[in-house]
Amino acid sequence: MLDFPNAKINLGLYITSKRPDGFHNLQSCFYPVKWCDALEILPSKEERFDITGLSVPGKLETNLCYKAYKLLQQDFKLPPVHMHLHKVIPMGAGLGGGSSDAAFTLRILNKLFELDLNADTLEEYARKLGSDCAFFVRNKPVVVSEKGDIFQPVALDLKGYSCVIVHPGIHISTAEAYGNVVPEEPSCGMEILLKQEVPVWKNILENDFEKVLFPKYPELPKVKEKLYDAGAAYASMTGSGSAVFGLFKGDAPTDLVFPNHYIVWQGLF
Ligand SMILES: C[C@@](CO)(OP(=O)(O)O)[C@H](O)COP(=O)(O)OP(=O)(O)OC[C@H]1O[C@@H](n2ccc(N)nc2=O)[C@H](O)[C@@H]1O
Ligand SMILES: Nc1ncnc2c1ncn2[C@@H]1O[C@H](COP(=O)(O)OP(=O)(O)O)[C@@H](O)[C@H]1O
Repeated sequence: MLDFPNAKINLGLYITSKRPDGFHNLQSCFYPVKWCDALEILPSKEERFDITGLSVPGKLETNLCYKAYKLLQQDFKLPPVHMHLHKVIPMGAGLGGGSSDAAFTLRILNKLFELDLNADTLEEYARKLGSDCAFFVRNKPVVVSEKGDIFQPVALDLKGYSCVIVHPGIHISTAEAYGNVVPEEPSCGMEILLKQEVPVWKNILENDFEKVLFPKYPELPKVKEKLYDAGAAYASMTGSGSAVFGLFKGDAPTDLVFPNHYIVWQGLF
């Protein structure tokens, strides 16, 4: 069975407090984008795992697809599988690609082996694999809170906008990014901010990680500025970076030029 795990962007990201477990509470909106990996899982005589495309760091045992398979295997009698992941979404970019691969592995195994798990149960399994993973089970725009794993559906539709995502190839550790932010309660709830027209977001919707990462990596604010110069209605870093996205009304500009080593994706919502 073949499917296409997609990326997400964060529309606003507020780190509100530090939790007793060392993690942080946050508020953000996760919005799916159509930048995708490809993941095929087939029943097989023996376990086999192939990765093509971008090289994913770490041993097989650390790969989130493998971990998701092993997690379900604890509770269900799953036969060996042949997994083939074609990696396209840049890693350590704030795009949630690894989390999406994990959630799609659960979704595919559920269908392939007729496990009959509903979305709530799949989300429970996904939460065990990473804070972002559960989002990709339903894969619909949500306002997230707490550790980033409590979701409230949000009536937000970016149809008619296109998205340009620029990954400057800087790898930022999520733990390090969190470690440098001073948490603060935002003065306004996410739902109210998101109700405003997209061009208004420029003045009201922030990603707290920008405050600590932009001074350290000056290429990042330059990308954001370039997207605004090209006519973006809204631009921001996504998650803990380092990818930066711009939302454009209608088609994205065709004349955007970035250094050769940057990875650039664009598509409609
Ligand atoms: C920042 C966000 C926001 O969308 O996304 P990404 O930039 O990764 O896409 C997420 O909170 C990232 O979630 P995720 O990538 O799943 O992080 P995890 O693997 O669970 O945690 C990595 C490390 O980040 C820190 N961490 C993570 C989540 C959280 N709510 N508080 C934290 O302090 C912890 O130090 C943890 O050890
Ligand atoms: N299938 C996978 N795809 C991508 N990264 C994976 C995968 N499995 C494990 N990882 C690890 O997870 C890390 C974070 O990946 P990812 O979720 O794509 O980025 P981000 O947290 O920035 O959104 C990678 O650097 C990699 O070490």
